[in-house]
Amino acid sequence: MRIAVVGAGGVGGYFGARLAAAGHEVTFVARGRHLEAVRGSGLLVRSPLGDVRTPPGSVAGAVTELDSADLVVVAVKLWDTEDVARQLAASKLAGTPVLSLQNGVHKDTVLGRHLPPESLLGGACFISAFIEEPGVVRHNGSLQRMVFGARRPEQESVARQLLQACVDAGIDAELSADVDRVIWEKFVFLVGLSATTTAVRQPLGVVRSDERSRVLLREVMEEVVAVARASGVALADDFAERQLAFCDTLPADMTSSMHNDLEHGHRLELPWLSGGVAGLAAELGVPAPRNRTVTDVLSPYVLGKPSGA
Ligand SMILES: NC(=O)C1=CN([C@@H]2O[C@H](COP(=O)(O)OP(=O)(O)OC[C@H]3O[C@@H](n4cnc5c(N)ncnc54)[C@H](OP(=O)(O)O)[C@@H]3O)[C@@H](O)[C@H]2O)C=CC1
Ligand SMILES: CC(C)(CO)C(=O)C(=O)O
Repeated sequence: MRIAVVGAGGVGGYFGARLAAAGHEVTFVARGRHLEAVRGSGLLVRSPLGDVRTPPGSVAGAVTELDSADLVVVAVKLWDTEDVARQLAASKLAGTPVLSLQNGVHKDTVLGRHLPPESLLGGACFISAFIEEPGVVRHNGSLQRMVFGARRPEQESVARQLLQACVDAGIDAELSADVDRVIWEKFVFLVGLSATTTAVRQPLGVVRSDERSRVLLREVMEEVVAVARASGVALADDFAERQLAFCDTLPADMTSSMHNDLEHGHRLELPWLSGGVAGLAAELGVPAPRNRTVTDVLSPYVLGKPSGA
């Protein structure tokens, strides 16, 4: 399969490198020092499941340098989505099926402002990975899962091809017939995990074992469930409670990519996580005071470490 991966970071770099190692024709689109490093020596993924290095040169500096692909995977941070969508729309890849592995429920709406809706498959991924240094992605733990699916019958063939490619690559992957529900289900957990670990500045083990921060985790997730239901996604009444029970089964040192970003002084995806929940809640007339407060408390960090801090 010929796959263009836009954004060769934690997510795109990890899954792209695994697919390349299985013999698929993966071209990364990267930028800056990471682009130069991957161009010179390939992309190295360091993982407890085995390291892998892609061949040097399998990288472009812009989407417009690519001629064709069977699938485009979008894996940039959410603030870069609109730019990538515009670049894709102006490139020879316009009309190619697109799968965004980004977090949250806003990504496909943003992509759909510039790309044909019939090109947008749906999906979510579950992994902890980040760029350790230019040219190197570090995978933490053993979780490396993708769930994706067609939103229209004409997307089914490329979704099945990707599933086979993932099987070849040893990626834990699943096709879903209701991918928008999968995206919302992940969103409930992700917003709970990212809001609490980032606000408390501690991994899940600390958050879930303190009485007050555990309540915060549950109530943040309950608000996301209420927003999902008001948006027409029928999550069960006890969905947040079950996610809390799921949180109790996870490793104590698990944290969110947003907490990781805060610790490294990076920009945060907050406007599309708790901030996105607060925004949707306001539009839908649903109360979301917990997500609003988390958004306000973390606001000074949204663009990275505050100057003077
Ligand atoms: N990391 C994780 O563990 C997980 C992340 N996610 C989600 O996946 C998405 C991607 O996150 P993550 O992999 O962490 O992001 P990273 O920051 O690790 O990687 C994104 C890469 O894309 C580059 N980039 C951005 N715009 C362009 C462009 N126009 N052309 C070429 N390269 C570009 C960035 O460059 P630069 O650094 O210069 O901006 C960066 O190298 C996010 O929505 C995140 O929430 C989901 C599950 C887990
Ligand atoms: C919840 C998790 C760790 C799962 O992949 C994630 O998506 C993130 O923190 O961005």
